[in-house]
Amino acid sequence: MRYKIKVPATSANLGPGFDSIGIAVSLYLQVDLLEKTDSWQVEHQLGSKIPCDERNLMIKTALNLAPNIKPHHLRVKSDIPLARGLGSSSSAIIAGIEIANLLGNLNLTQDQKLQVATKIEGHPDNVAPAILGDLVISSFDQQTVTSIKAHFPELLLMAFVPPTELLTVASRKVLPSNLNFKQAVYASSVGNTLVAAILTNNLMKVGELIEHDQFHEQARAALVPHLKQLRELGHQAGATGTYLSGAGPTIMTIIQHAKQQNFIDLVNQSQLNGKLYSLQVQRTGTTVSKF
Ligand SMILES: Nc1ncnc2c1ncn2[C@@H]1O[C@H](COP(=O)(O)OP(=O)(O)O)[C@@H](O)[C@H]1O
Ligand SMILES: N[C@@H](CCOP(=O)(O)O)C(=O)O
Repeated sequence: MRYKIKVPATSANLGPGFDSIGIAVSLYLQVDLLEKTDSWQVEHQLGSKIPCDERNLMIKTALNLAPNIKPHHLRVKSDIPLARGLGSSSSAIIAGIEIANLLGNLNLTQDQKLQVATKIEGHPDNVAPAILGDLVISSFDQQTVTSIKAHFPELLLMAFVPPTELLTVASRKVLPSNLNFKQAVYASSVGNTLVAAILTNNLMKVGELIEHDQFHEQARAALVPHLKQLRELGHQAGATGTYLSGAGPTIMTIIQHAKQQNFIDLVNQSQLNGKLYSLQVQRTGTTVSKF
């Protein structure tokens, strides 16, 4: 039996929802689980840095969960840019969990997949929407994750992806180790109010609050100097709001369809070096099908 595993990319944080809020977006990792082989073979075009054998993150994850599964041939296609803040590592971890689930007959529930994926990734804001789809808000106490799926408004997502990688581990190293009580209360209140604005479709407030993160964007500013300029271009184009996608360097601008061309023109006229993707929210999460 052959299986196709399809996992969406994700954009985490949405400004103040650091390590908590994320959305699934319309780029995909697709893995075909093919015939049994003598050793693991991962056929991909993701570059020489991504292993083609059991050192691949997908296989490591699968073997960690189901050590006795037999090697197979995998064919991988992915349009998720690596190490750019669009959840490529989460997509690989989830594909690995699905491989273990299929070959090891684990019968994992969605919640079990979510718990395992969060522990491996370390935070739930990418893995939860990648598994469940759409907008997901989560909390994680380092033991158990609680996730709620909700509806993200019908907006376009313009992802500006710079040509250089920024590994999530490197981008987390610049974060402060402490936040004082007053700052923490304010920072979480911005995130809470953002969620209320999203759920009530109050786009004016969504835009204001998504740009008022107090947790991570300032600390990461030197790593992502293009954030400020893209935010200004977003304002000029009449976009809803702009935030640092995940740990960066991708910058996400959420925008109504009617204003999209204004934004594209402004970015094209700027000196910014990167590729602009026009994405949509992916309403369903990971799928596994036979073929
Ligand atoms: N399809 C894949 N197969 C194997 N490893 C992958 C895959 N996608 C991503 N990775 C691993 O995840 C790393 C990027 O993870 P990370 O720094 O968290 O960035 P991102 O924001 O893309 O998740 C890559 O350098 C690679 O090691
Ligand atoms: N909350 C995390 C999200 C990392 O997302 P990624 O797509 O960059 O892996 C963080 O901001 O570090």
